[in-house]
Amino acid sequence: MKDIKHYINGQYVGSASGKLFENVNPANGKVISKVHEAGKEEVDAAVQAAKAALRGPWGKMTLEQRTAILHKVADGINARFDEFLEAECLDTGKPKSLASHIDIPRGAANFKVFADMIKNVPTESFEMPTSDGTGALNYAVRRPKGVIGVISPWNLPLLLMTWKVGPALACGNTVVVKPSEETPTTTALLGEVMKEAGVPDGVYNVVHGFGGDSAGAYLTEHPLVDGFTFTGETGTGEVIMKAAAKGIRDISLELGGKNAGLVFADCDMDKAIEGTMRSAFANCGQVCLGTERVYVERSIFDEFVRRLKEAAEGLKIGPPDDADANMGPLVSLKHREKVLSYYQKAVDDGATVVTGGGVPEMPEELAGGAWVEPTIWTGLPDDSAVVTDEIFGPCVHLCPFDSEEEAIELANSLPYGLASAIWSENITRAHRVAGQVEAGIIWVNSWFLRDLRTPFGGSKQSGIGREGGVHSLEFYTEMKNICVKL
Ligand SMILES: NC(=O)C1=CN([C@@H]2O[C@H](COP(=O)(O)OP(=O)(O)OC[C@H]3O[C@@H](n4cnc5c(N)ncnc54)[C@H](O)[C@@H]3O)[C@@H](O)[C@H]2O)C=CC1
Ligand SMILES: O=C(O)/C=C/C=C(\O)C(=O)O
Repeated sequence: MKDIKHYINGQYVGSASGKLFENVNPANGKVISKVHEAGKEEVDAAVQAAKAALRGPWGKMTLEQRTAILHKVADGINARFDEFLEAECLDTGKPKSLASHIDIPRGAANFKVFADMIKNVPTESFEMPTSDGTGALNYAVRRPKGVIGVISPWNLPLLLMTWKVGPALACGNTVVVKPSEETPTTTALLGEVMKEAGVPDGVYNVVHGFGGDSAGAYLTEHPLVDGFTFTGETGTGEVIMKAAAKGIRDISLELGGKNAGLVFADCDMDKAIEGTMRSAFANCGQVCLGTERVYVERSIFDEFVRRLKEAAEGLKIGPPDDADANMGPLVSLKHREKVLSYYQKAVDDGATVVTGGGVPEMPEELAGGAWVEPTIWTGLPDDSAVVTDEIFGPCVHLCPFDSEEEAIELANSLPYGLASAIWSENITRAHRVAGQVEAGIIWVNSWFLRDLRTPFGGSKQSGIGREGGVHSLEFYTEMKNICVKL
């Protein structure tokens, strides 16, 4: 069986402790590989390598040389597209039809987009008068922040890791990545692509392991890391923020959500159903931008419930290789326990289960997988944990509303503020509502339509900072103002 090693200073290395953990295929419960768990020693070696690489060839390259290499990284991912696809789908169980359209292409695009952006985004300059009349010129330059600790989740492993590593490297930083323990493979494989593309040793490092008392914590506690970027649960974000406070290190946090969909009676119903289907069930509901609570104007509520039920029941659950499947398993049996506990809680809290609510029957060879049914509820009180907590499963609660004001109030009623989807053909209303919903990302008549130049991140407890476009450059660089007396 394959073992997955750390990638430190351009070499694949095992753990000195010899500690390994199992990487399980969530579609059938079988062990795919054994993964080395990093101790403090490996994390320190990775951080030291990253620090040294800042002063090596990487730090001396011109912008043109560096960005040309990042284009080669993108080309390298595309050249090994099928290998990445296979690895991502084995780790996550997601349909190949999904990963081949989203995860892997975005993995490559994240390098190209930021390589091009860093070359094209200007910095500011100001001329100023001085008392002797000669004046002075201020101009700003960008410099890399240093060593960036990247802690990434399991739901879109390659996409979300490269969303951080792409801009970090484009800006001239070096990175130590700690991928989720659930999905280590594509992050490991990227080391080979980095090498082939000519990325100098020590620029891209990977350490595997868990969060607390393991590689994640060792990385955030390491004093030589200059900044952290993290996507995951709000509670974990708090822990990372505390660790980063020591030494005043910068953070970019993209955290949990409990995003609201708002469906107005003047929507295009076909589009609203199609979009809500995706926002509730895509990637088996494991997308932080997903809408687990959808408020529908009362006059169309019954029709919406009926049509969403029909659509959900038309989903084909199956393993990655099933070309007809549009829903895979959850990432693990442990995560399924969490999701099923909410399915039970919904019933306990008096929900009407419109569809789903359990575990589907699967063929014998898949019976050990983390399968769940896509689930729709109605009738829950606003304070049910099912309506207030991020479940991160293929489920949605539908609730009627009577006025625009009420819809906005419901959308804003939780401490999260990541994303929202508004469905209305009245574009004036859509603008008005979008302006008032407290979230970092609002879609009108769409969902997960991504332009990588736009600010991306959450408000309230859904995060700190924005990445995407120039905002990534802001986080991954230090701006330095140079004032020249003329
Ligand atoms: N994209 C998102 O917004 C994601 C949200 N989640 C939410 O989080 C819940 C729990 O899932 P987890 O995998 O446990 O999420 P998590 O937020 O704990 O894990 C994400 C990453 O953080 C690392 N990590 C955990 N504790 C850490 C620590 N103390 N120091 C440094 N790194 C640490 C993990 O090893 C993993 O790489 C899910 O049920 C879901 O609600 C999970 C994954 C992705
Ligand atoms: O498109 C992106 O950059 C990110 C999409 C999804 C997430 O951030 C997430 O599910 O965590």
